[in-house]
Amino acid sequence: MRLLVADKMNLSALEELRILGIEVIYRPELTRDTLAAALDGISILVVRSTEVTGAALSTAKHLNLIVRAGAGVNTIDVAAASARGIYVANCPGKNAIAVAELAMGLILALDRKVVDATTDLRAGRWEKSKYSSGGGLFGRRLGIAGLGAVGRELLDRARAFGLTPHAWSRSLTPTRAAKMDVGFSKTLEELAAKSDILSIHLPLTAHTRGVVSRRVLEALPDGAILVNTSRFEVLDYVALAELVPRKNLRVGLDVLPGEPDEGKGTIDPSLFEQGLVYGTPHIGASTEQAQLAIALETARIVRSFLTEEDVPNVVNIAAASPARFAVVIRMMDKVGVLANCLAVLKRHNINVEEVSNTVFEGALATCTKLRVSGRPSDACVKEIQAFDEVLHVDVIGLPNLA
Ligand SMILES: NC(=O)c1ccc[n+]([C@@H]2O[C@H](COP(=O)([O-])OP(=O)(O)OC[C@H]3O[C@@H](n4cnc5c(N)ncnc54)[C@H](O)[C@@H]3O)[C@@H](O)[C@H]2O)c1
Ligand SMILES: O=C(O)CC[C@@H](O)C(=O)O
Repeated sequence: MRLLVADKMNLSALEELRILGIEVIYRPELTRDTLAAALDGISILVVRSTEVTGAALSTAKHLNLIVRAGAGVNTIDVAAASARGIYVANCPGKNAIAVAELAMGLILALDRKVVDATTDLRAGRWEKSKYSSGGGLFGRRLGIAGLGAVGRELLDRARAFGLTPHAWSRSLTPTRAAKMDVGFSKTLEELAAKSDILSIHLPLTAHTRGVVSRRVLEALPDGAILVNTSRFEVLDYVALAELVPRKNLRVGLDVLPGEPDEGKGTIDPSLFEQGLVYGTPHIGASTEQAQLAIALETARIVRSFLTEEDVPNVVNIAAASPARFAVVIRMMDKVGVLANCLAVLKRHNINVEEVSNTVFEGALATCTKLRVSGRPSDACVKEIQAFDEVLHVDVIGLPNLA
């Protein structure tokens, strides 16, 4: 079985997969446009930022599993993968500390204008009075948009700096916020209005695209610090470019429109000329520690896929299958018995949605649970029961969880 790593990655943790008969192919130079041609004969694909399009997936006949060696899965056409029965898994939380550290670094750098001061020093200019006006962080209000893995790591670090945290997040309630000792905001606009510093940690989804809108940016106090280390698409960069000088915003960005698909390239620098705007080239996850944690998690996912029933961190399994009934069949552990039962269900036009099979000690008998779409008729059940090797058949109605 062949595993393709289509991004720069720490490979040490993947070495052990060779014991399981996996051939690891390392092609960090692959891009969105060259990936499709490289997928021939590949069963497992590991990517960081390389985009996986529906078009690439349509030619990937052997592909069973895509591992996003990171948090966000927005770079993968998950719907296209689901339509072809391909697992998509990610590594949630494994790079969260690294991103929170960068967010904190950008906040500190913006408050003290560290980048500008360094630029002056590099040019031999000593400008002590120019850089002696940092506001200080202690007691300032920090707004966290998206209180997931990164947001929570930032929260821990923010407390150490004496910041007062507030948050807005999908499943955050006033009770939960109170338990976490975090101020609660009902809307993102409300959070922005009470943020001396606003840090964005939302995933890119249909609901969050453009959510940090002009209105939200307008709601920020003048002179506020805004940090985005999540995805550029969640933030209105056009409005931001206008509002930075007007509201004296101080901005730290790790994610930008037009990020090159490869490790090296060019970008429109105009936003960085609007005022105090600092940036990094999407390196939030790029610490040695985080990349090792990501590689270990990737190896764990692949190992589970190969040797266990459940695959960890899969993001595209149906929350509830269309199954409405379970057919529980105890049978002898012999060749063809299950196939015979399935043939009967097929003849009665019953679609099998999920299957599990348990073998008992001694390997004489098994219990097979088939989750099916329609109720099998009495005639169908009788036919299954009639096989000599079938010990018992039950039909159970399932709760409608859809
Ligand atoms: N710069 C980088 O290198 C880097 C690294 C890791 C993650 N990221 C980005 O940061 C994002 C956040 O990472 P994470 O690990 O904290 O993810 P996460 O899934 O743990 O947290 C996301 C949080 O956002 C909340 N959320 C989701 N949809 C929402 C909505 N519609 N409205 C309000 N809240 C919503 C979730 O409830 C969750 O609390 C990732 O999805 C990824 O895009 C960037
Ligand atoms: O791997 C990277 O360089 C970026 C990963 C990051 O965007 C993520 O979503 O985890």
